[in-house]
Amino acid sequence: MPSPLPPSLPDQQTVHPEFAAETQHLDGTLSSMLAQIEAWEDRSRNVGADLETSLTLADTAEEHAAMLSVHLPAPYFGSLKVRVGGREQTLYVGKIAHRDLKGPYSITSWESEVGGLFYSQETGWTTPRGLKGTIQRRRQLDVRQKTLHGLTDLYDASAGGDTGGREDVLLRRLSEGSTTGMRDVVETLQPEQNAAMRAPAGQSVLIQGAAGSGKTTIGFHRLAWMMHPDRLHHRATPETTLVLMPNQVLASYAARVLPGLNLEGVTVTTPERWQLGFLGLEKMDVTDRTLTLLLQDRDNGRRRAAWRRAKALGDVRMLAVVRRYLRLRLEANLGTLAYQAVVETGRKEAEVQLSSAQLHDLLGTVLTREPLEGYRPAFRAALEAELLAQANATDAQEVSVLRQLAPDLTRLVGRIFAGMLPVTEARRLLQDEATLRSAAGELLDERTLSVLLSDPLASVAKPRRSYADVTELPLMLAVAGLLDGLGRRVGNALEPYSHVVLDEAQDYAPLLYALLGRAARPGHITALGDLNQGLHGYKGPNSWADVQAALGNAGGAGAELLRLSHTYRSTRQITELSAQVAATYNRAAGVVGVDRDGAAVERLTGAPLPELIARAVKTMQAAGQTNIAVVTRRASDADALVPLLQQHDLDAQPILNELARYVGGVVILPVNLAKGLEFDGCVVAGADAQTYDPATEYESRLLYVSVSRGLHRLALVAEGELHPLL
Ligand SMILES: Nc1ncnc2c1ncn2[C@@H]1O[C@H](COP(=O)(O)OP(=O)(O)OP(=O)(O)O)[C@@H](O)[C@H]1O
Repeated sequence: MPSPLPPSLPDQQTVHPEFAAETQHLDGTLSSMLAQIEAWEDRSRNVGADLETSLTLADTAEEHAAMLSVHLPAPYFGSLKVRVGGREQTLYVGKIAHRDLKGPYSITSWESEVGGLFYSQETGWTTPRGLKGTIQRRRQLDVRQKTLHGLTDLYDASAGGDTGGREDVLLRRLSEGSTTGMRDVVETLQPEQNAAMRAPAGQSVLIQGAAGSGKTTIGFHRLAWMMHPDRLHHRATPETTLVLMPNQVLASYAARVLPGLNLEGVTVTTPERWQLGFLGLEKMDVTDRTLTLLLQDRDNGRRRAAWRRAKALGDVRMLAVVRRYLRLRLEANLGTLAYQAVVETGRKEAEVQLSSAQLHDLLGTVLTREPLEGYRPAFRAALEAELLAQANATDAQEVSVLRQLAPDLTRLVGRIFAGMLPVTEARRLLQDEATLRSAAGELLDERTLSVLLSDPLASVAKPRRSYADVTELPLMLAVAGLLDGLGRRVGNALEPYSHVVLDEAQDYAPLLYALLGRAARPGHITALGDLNQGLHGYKGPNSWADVQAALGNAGGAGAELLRLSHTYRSTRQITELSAQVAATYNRAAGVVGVDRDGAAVERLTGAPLPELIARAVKTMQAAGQTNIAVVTRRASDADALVPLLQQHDLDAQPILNELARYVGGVVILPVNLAKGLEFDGCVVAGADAQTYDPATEYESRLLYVSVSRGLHRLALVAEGELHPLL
């Protein structure tokens, strides 16, 4: 629910001299849009040459009409006064384009090249026809329910340039209450976010930004931008794009932004689910035994060993190791096999054959070529081409010859690739020392080899059912990808994703990056993350340079690293406290917060925890906050607190696992599930040294996530003394 404008802002309706003219323009635009919608809805106008064409035309027109109708309440949010080729004109910028054929009421969409000028700090540009344009004025228009509520000039060349209005508009937007889903920020995108979002299409980007800098938001906006026709051959489509987010709670929270950005149809899921789905292992349990050990084992030696092994498994060099391993396996399977057949071409019979040496040559050529479609289909294609050549088959005879060869070829390929399943191959590679050593050769140093051969997780229980651990999934994916290719399944075929967005990109193994690079069109990865917020460093890269190298390794053009330096989520009071926590482990934390004033951070101690939490929540509710989270260290803490809070007349909805959905109101959840979510108010339950061990960097990172979830209010609650960092 939007809160009232800060009192310091003038009542713009009476102040701005162009308010009446803008109101009139809005009315004109609405009439023009309505006329267009009616025309589209009128079936009698959408007549094609035959019935089928007419129906298709009418359906498409209805779709257009429906899409435009959605934007009637707020057709645009800004305008640009520009001068091009000596002519001055005003362009209105909105979430959807509208063409007014008869008058001046057209709207430019924000994703278009020209629409981008609304956000940037440029004062001029060159049109596609080579004309020089200059920006005279940028104006924000607050349109809601078909009514103009205010206007703010952001830039006015005739009044000396920047007016400071952009910050006013942003502050008003940021002081609004939170919602139960991620929101789009199309209207208030800031220049540095705009620049990151519009990094050239076809260029993979890594976007580093602090908590609340709008990374997740920008990821989805870049995706929407990628869908615009101005992106030409780089244009993406919703059905062919993939967004990976760290957990399912956040994935469904974020997915609520899709309709507003016209992105319905995009797949939003977690990396684990996507990998399991691709590998056809949906039924398997997924474990993260490294994390279990890191959280439970107090022995630093074992923790270090577990960390190192997980890192080694996700090292991009493992791609080369798997490659060599598969080569050895395939060559051994081929052994002394040879091939011989007689085929009919026209009325003649032709004998075709491949000696063992020839087969080895053919296989070797395929493996060296590194085909993106995978060894298996590429080898089969190479066999077919060779045999067709031997049979001297004409183009017309090809189909018939291939049909005759098919059963034999299937058998031959089957024998060479016999039983090579991703799970078994990945495990076979790791479990046998001689196998690993022969595959690794000089690719891995002795230390990495012994780390891989060790078993620091022996003490961590394994599930009874068959399972895959998150640290071995990329290795399994590598086997699958090298053998049969990677990408989006379309029937029996694989197509590259038109664009892939990775959120919380600091938690993806470099090996996984290299594989995702192969699953997407070249240059079509957008990764957003914060190395300082990494909770899963054992899975992630050491630096963005590692990721750039991994994406380059995939044969792609690497990736450009961009930075977001501002944070938007929280009030000054919350941002300052979060920065204080982050500074203990992150020396480069020079983050600039938007200076939004809010309530002081509340500190409650000296009574039983449930009582203090209930008190904190009620204070927030009394101050008008609706969406409030009680964040605990563990899921079990949250679970135990639910009935105790009820005794204090507080009904907090628990979110204890990834199956739960955030629907607003008062919730209680562990910090790992709160990551990426945000609330009007946040109560950190157990904000003390017993809960977040000050001696462990990992715990400080968790504490940082907890204290940085609130937009407007933060309460720190502990029975005894508060954590020293707070
Ligand atoms: N330009 C903007 N205008 C208005 N609100 C913005 C803008 N940029 C970001 N925000 C708001 O700031 C908050 C943080 O954004 P977002 O969740 O995308 O950040 P993040 O960098 O992914 O954070 P985290 O690292 O904590 O996951 C959101 O409420 C978002 O709507």
